[in-house]
Amino acid sequence: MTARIIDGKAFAADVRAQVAEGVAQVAREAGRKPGLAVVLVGEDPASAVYVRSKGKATVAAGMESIEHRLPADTTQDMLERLVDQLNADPAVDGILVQLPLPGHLDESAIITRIDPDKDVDGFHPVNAGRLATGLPGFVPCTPYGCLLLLRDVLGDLSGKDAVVIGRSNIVGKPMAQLLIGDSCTVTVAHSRTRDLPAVVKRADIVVAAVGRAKMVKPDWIKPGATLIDVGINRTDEGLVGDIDPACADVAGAMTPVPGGVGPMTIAVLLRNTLVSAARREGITLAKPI
Ligand SMILES: Nc1nc2c(c(=O)[nH]1)N[C@@H](CN(C=O)c1ccc(C(=O)N[C@@H](CCC(=O)O)C(=O)O)cc1)CN2
Repeated sequence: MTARIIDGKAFAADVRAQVAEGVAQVAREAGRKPGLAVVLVGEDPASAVYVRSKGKATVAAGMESIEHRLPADTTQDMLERLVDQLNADPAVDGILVQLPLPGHLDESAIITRIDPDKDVDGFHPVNAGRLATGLPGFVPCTPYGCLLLLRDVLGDLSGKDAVVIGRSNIVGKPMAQLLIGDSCTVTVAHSRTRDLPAVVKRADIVVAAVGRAKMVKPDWIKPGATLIDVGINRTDEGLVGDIDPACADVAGAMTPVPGGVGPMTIAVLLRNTLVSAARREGITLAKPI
């Protein structure tokens, strides 16, 4: 079997076009554009690229982009004061602090400082709790992007066996919650999991988010399974995912790296910002995304 390669770039472009339609509706009805504030601390090159892409995509969708670039020696107090200011700003519908933060800053305290109703990253513990209990809230962008791709490829996910490899707060745990929400039978595997190949072999759906280049091997894969690769590993061979591309010989469908899950992250961020603006203005979107 040769897997269908899932074109995340094209799917993300479609989501962004739908967001632009929603943004136009909000602008018409509220008389203002939705606003996304992005905060970058320090000079991490990859983070700078992601923040630039977010700014461009925000403007392309018709929204207001507010960027704050702070030096690497920014203190906890300075950053918290900026978050407070953005929380209070009526023109700001979404706040995102680009991660990772420099080591001297307390990431968890900063995330918790963001107003949960402007937390378009979905990282605030209140939004994690809302997701876990099935209440409306913001869902982290990368896992929600994975879910949209899975629904597009497989349709109804109910009853599927899903294995999520990785238990981070940002990807693994919310991914598991989303799959449970779509009635999958979910296993979360991690560094202490015994016989990982055998666990993966049972799965109809595999989501790999561990940050280890090409860790998932073809002989681990159930024939026809759908594979979602969240890994972005910079190696001598270039950018590679957590799933060995040779798995395409066994899988039914899989995401490439690059061009799979990555582009969905920014598309869902725009979607979350639109949803926030619509909620804050009491607008029902004509076409919910
Ligand atoms: N506050 C946040 N910080 C970080 C997040 C996040 O969702 N919120 N996620 C990642 C970085 N990230 C967005 O911020 C991101 C990562 C990757 C991509 C992407 O499109 N990747 C491309 C490859 C691009 C490359 O060459 O590096 C792909 O996979 O095709 C977009 C956004 C960590 N921080």
